[in-house]
Amino acid sequence: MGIVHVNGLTKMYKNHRVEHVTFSIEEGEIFGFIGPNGAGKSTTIRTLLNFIYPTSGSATIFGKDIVKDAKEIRRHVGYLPSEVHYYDDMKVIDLLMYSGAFYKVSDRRLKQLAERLDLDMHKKIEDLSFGNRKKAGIVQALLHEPKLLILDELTGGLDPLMQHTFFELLLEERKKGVTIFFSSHILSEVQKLCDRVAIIKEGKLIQVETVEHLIVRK
Ligand SMILES: Nc1ncnc2c1ncn2[C@@H]1O[C@H](COP(=O)(O)OP(=O)(O)OP(=O)(O)O)[C@@H](O)[C@H]1O
Repeated sequence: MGIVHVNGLTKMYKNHRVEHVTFSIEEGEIFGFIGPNGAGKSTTIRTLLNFIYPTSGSATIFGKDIVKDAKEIRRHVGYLPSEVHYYDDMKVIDLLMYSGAFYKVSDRRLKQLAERLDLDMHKKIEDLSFGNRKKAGIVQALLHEPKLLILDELTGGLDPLMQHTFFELLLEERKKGVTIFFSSHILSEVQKLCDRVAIIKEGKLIQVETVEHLIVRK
């Protein structure tokens, strides 16, 4: 069953555009979105999450309209932005408990994720490195056991060991039936994780392919 259906989605900026993007993601699939800097990956993701409005075209997530039903969709989506920004003087534990409270998340789930990612929850955000902030973002995205994970530049800032742990965590989530959509510019991480990949360049989708059949067009 299709979890995400994107149909001719277009977002116009003054000098740039993401044009007529069309693809579908099946339930339980790990779907990669790859392309160079400025290709339109974040724009597509942010449109799907209704942070910005599409200029034209449409999309559904869980069969619901991304604009009309955004609130309902968001309840079952975990989102990791490419860069996380939090209140600097907040402790990690307070931030995560605050986020978890919206979804009635158990303390156990929170602790398990933090331990797994080796995240010190007693530090203040301002004392965290870029990679450790990213880990807080990962915990936040996974906390409420979403049905769909949307991860923008999933490994940016993580050391190789932590990348490995994160991939393991994602594969475990997939085993539970979670669908994963992530963007990257690193072909090897896409090949390691994905079932299928969409390639975007200059705002246009140029290929949607299984990893085995992936041919990177220049
Ligand atoms: N708010 C905005 N106003 C005008 N142009 C924008 C805006 N946001 C993004 N753009 C432009 O749209 C294009 C696509 O940007 P986007 O952030 O989606 O790319 P990306 O594929 O995620 O890139 P990266 O890998 O560098 O994160 C870029 O040329 C960018 O400059």
